Amino acid sequence: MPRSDADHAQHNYINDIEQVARIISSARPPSGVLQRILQFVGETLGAQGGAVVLGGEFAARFAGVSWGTFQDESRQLGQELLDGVTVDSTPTAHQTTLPKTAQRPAIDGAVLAAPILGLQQAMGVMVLFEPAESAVTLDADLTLLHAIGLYLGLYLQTTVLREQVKALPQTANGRQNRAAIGYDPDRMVGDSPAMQAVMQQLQQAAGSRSTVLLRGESGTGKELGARALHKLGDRSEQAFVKLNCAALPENLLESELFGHERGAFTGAVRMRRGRFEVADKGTLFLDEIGDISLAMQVKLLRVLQERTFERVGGSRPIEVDVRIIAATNVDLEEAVRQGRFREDLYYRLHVVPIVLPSLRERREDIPILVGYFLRRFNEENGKDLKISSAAMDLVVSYDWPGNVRELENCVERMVVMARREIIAPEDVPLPVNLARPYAMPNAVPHALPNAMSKVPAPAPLAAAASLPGAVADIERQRVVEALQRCGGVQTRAASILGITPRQLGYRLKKYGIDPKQIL
Ligand SMILES: Nc1ncnc2c1ncn2[C@@H]1O[C@H](COP(=O)(O)OP(=O)(O)OP(=O)(O)O)[C@@H](O)[C@H]1O
Repeated sequence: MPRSDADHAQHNYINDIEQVARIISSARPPSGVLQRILQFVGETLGAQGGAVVLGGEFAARFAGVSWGTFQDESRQLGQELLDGVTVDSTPTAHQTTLPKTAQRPAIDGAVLAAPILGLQQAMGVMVLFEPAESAVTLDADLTLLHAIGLYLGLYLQTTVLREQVKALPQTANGRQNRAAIGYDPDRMVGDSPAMQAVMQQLQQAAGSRSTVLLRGESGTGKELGARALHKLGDRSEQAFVKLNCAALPENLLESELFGHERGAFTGAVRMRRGRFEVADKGTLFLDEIGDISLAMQVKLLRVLQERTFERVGGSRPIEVDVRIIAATNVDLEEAVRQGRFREDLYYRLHVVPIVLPSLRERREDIPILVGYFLRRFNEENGKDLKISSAAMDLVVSYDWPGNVRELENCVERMVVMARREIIAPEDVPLPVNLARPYAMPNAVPHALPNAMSKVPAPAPLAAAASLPGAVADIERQRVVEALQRCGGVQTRAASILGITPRQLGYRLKKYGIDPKQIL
């Protein structure tokens, strides 16, 4: 809403500061705090778009946020201003014209920008865009932005410190080096509402003895969730025993689970306890439970119902007190329908189901995960690499079919292979198959051939087998796709790609792409 002079005169800036302080102390995850503050300040000052854009290590730890009708444009403006932000920066206001796009005419307005400053370092920038009819900028507005930029800086810095302090008690377990950098192999990282909900469910379920079924795609953190359940519960001092049910043929699986008596089969030269016995009083984690045979399902069902079993080749019933956690990425309901999975076992396991979301469903967690893995692999490799915001945008925009495991591997490769201090988009080793023409999940293959035929064809895969070749193919494909999505409008395409129009122009030249032909 445009603000009148009277609005300005009556504006109570102290109330604004109080409101921002309240949002900060609301214990939301950082992305929620940034989003609420941005929206609050934007609405208070009559802006119609805004963004918080972070740089350097803070971009790796916290996702930037944007708000309002002109959020893409604000993010873009923030990206452009980011490089110029230093510890000495003060808030600024300047006029600008947003170039015409396919959806709207060119728009004049004011850009208000405040640095986000921490102790001795510039962390990012908060940008607001006010279209001309509402743009009345007063010194007091800039003072307010200044105060909020400082507040945000302190808030982000304390959040980082708090995370590091949280990791410190781990030193007692002999993980000094890893704890010092906030790395703990059992730590679940994620600020998104979806992950927060999962963590809350894990916390609740940890207190009971009920069987938990962890579901989710491969690499989403099911095993990590199982370990968290064990650690948070009252069995944490007892054994956590894991068995991957898909890794063994049926007869071996049976003796692994239940153990065997001496002479039970050829080669059974001595008695061996199974995982159920080893896990007595503790937790047994049965991974890939959806892949066991029907015969094994019957045996497992019996032990889940009666809590007793016999070793293979034995007849004495053995009683155990084991908490079962199972995990699968199989669609168990479909398997039950098709008769591949017993319904009674399904209900036995499905007491407390917890679904781990895919990384695609919680992209806001990607920057914090990247930051977390970057610190870990930096430490392990004796490096101090940082990731540029353009590289981070590329990582965030990828679909991660292998979820967190794939992301973890990608960051490790990035650190090991890095040739410079700051990781640039071309240093991000996204999988070669992404470079395959038309293979992108969001691409619209049927709409493509005409447009694609007018631009040079991507290099054949064989030529792209080298890392730089593969990255170039991905980059080219992404540029073409972004242009197609916004009818060839370069500023919009640049915004989708998270780069400046100048950077886009450079890439168009590099790959010989003519945006006019991509309509
Ligand atoms: N939220 C998270 N925070 C930090 N690391 C994570 C997170 N989720 C997964 N990881 C890491 O990703 C890797 C894969 O996780 P995990 O093995 O728990 O996945 P999974 O769902 O059990 O995979 P699969 O179904 O293939 O067995 C591990 O190295 C794990 O530490």
